[in-house]
Amino acid sequence: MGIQKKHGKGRLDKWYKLAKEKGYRARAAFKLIQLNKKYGFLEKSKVLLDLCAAPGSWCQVAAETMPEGSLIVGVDLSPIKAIPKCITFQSDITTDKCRATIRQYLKTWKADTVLHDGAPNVGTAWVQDSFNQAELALQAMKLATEFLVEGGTFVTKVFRSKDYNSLLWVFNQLFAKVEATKPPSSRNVSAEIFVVCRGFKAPKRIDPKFLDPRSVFAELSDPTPNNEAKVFNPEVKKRKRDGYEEGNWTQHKEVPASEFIQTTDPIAILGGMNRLSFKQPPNGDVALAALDKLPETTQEIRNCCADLRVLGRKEFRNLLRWRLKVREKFGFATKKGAKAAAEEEVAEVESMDEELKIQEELQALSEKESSRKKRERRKENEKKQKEIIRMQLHMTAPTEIGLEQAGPNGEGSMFALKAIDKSGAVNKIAKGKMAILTEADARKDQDSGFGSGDTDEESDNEQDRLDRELDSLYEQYQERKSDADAKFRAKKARKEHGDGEWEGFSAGEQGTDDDNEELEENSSDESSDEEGPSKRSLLTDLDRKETKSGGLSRRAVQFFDQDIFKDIGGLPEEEEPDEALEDEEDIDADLERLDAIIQPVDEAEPEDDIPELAEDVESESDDEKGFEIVKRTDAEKQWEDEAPRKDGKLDIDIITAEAMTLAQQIASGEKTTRDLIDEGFNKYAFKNRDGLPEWFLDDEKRHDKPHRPITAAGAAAIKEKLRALNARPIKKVREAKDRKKFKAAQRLEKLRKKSAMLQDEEGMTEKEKAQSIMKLMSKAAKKKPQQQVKVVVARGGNRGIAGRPRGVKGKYKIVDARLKKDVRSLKRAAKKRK
Ligand SMILES: C[S@@+](CC[C@H](N)C(=O)[O-])C[C@H]1O[C@@H](n2cnc3c(N)ncnc32)[C@H](O)[C@@H]1O
Repeated sequence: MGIQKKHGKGRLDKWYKLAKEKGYRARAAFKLIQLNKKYGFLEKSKVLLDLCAAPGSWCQVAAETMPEGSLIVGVDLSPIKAIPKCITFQSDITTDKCRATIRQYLKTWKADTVLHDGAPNVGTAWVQDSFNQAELALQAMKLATEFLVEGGTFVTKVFRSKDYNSLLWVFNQLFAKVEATKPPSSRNVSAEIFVVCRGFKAPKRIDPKFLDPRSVFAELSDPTPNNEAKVFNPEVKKRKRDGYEEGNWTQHKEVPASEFIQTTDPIAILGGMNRLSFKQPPNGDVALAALDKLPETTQEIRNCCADLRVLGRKEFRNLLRWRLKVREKFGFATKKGAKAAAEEEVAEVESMDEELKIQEELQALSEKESSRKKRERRKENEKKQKEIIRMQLHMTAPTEIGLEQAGPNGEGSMFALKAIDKSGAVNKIAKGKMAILTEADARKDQDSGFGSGDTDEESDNEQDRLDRELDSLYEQYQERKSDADAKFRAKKARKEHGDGEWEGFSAGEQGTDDDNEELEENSSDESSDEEGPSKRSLLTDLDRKETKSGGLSRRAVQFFDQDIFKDIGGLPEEEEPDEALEDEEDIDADLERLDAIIQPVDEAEPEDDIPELAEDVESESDDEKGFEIVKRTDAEKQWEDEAPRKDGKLDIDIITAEAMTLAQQIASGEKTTRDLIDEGFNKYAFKNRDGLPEWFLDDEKRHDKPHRPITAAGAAAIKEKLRALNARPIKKVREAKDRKKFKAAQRLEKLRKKSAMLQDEEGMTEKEKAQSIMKLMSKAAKKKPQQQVKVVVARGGNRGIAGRPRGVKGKYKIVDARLKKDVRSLKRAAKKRK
């Protein structure tokens, strides 16, 4: 019963909604659409009669399907609101008046199709209902025989009942082809069935008994009825239309259950009786006794037999199944007995088929719906991923990047928790399950639709998926042994600068005022190969206060101070300054500065005003190359230990990406330096390793990693961006090259003009002309001697004053004493080595 209700409701919802959507007046429209799809009678019809047409959905379907200019006449007991292209009127189809009105509308025409969807008022008992409906169908057929054209189609609704076979028999007499079907839109719980009668035979004379309900629906006392006899045998007992049966004043009828098994018309018994009895008659019934003892005769079956008037669909089917099983056991024919029985079985099978079809359809619908949902989720995930990449590329709001990732131990940032919470996974975290989304995982999510599990099964899948994700992420994290803790570095920066300001390459504005120190700051790179990046940054800080130079801005120096430039030995071949910029002094100057940046230094001065660092740093001059060796602080060692690595080397890309993300977070105002400092105070910041066993430290190193402020997707995006940036020459080099080309073109043009003039010269021989042109060309090809650039040491009065230093002519470059010394010593060293 519950299943029926569910299906009924589901179907109501679907077809009802669809009808509303399509503008049909009733869901019944789909029954006609589906019938017509199967038999295609509407397209072939020019005149149609719709009996019992209110509210008019069949007329609507007919009007939109039949050829243009067709005549459609609809009639019903209830008024029908006007329908375009249709004539409708109110009348009882069983009356002569109705027939006359139809005649009036059809004039001399005949109908190609007569439809009948009539249902008498409900409310009475099911058996009574079905009888009235069968009667109505017969009345409709009577009208059809009068108005149908030869070969025409009659479609009628009937209820499966004991009268069903009788009706079918009559239809078969009048039509060439009769088929009963149940369209998918017809509710499963409904006993209605549609009979499509095609090829009206249009006999000259029809026996009135065919159309007389009293003859057609004669009640049988014989348990094995012969329907044919019903119509033609006047002896057959007729259903008493009025009054009680003679002798049966209680109207309670019962037969032994064994009779129900033996009969070939079980529907007649179920429809006509009140009860199937298991009570032994006085002279005994062996079959009944055997039936009573059968295991198939369950209590449920007995309950059904006790009151046939209240059978639901399920009980009805159960009884029929029980009957078939018992018949099989008793050795009765279960198939194709009498004609009526055969038809009954067919009808039953058909109904099962229909049911299966409907269930399949429902299944398909729900699958469609779930795949639609999946698609939507996938799209959303894809959109989200794109958004992340876009944000990374444009550096608009990196906070969102963090949304996707929680820390490896679940102690991720608020953002990560928010993301998890959005997906409803906080509970899972509480249970030790953690949802972490990365780019790859998000793709994996796409199918399962993260966080939207509707059913238990879905949530189980979700759980599994999360477990899998966790595993794979765990592996990923294991692989990335040396992931950096950006927070730690932020803290380190704070410690180094002592002013509480974190300085990234994009936050150079916050540095001190001295712009002239950078050349020396950055000259420790060679040794940094051995000592790691920490040393470089340490020297930067120390020297920043001391050295002075013109040239690159502090911001530029900080930029070049990044690890990413560590391995750069110079510009690529085609960008070789000597070649490309030989006569471009400004570029030369820049390149010199660049060279200077990557030169090692031979001296370093301790910084007094950074006591913290001064304590940590010990300058040593015992290196054979004369490079300064600076001892690393514990914090630096720790940073290095935890810094992301690839093939044993620091993973510059990741470090840069992280730095960019942090810098952008500050630049966009999303975070303040104070936030970064605060975040720096975490369990990773102060790791006291003293006294801890080596194995423990190793284990911690592998498993206890800080989470980075950037996702793999974000890092990849930045990496890609950097790669693209690095691949192209710097702006100044490009400009210089263009200038060079431009000047070469100018010279060529000049040369061309001069040669043209020489050609036109009248007083010269051809040979002279050729010689002059050759001269011009070789002159043009000659290199200009490089102009000497005077190096002026910025000192005293010169220092900080804009404009040309006193007493200096021609090209000049201001350097500081330090740089001059450094460059000289380097040259000396290089000479010695040679
Ligand atoms: C299920 S509705 C028909 C729906 C219709 N096919 C449609 O698509 O809108 C059944 C109709 O049969 C009509 N009906 C029942 N007995 C009738 C009769 N004797 N004469 C005319 N109409 C009758 C009812 O008034 C009811 O409107």
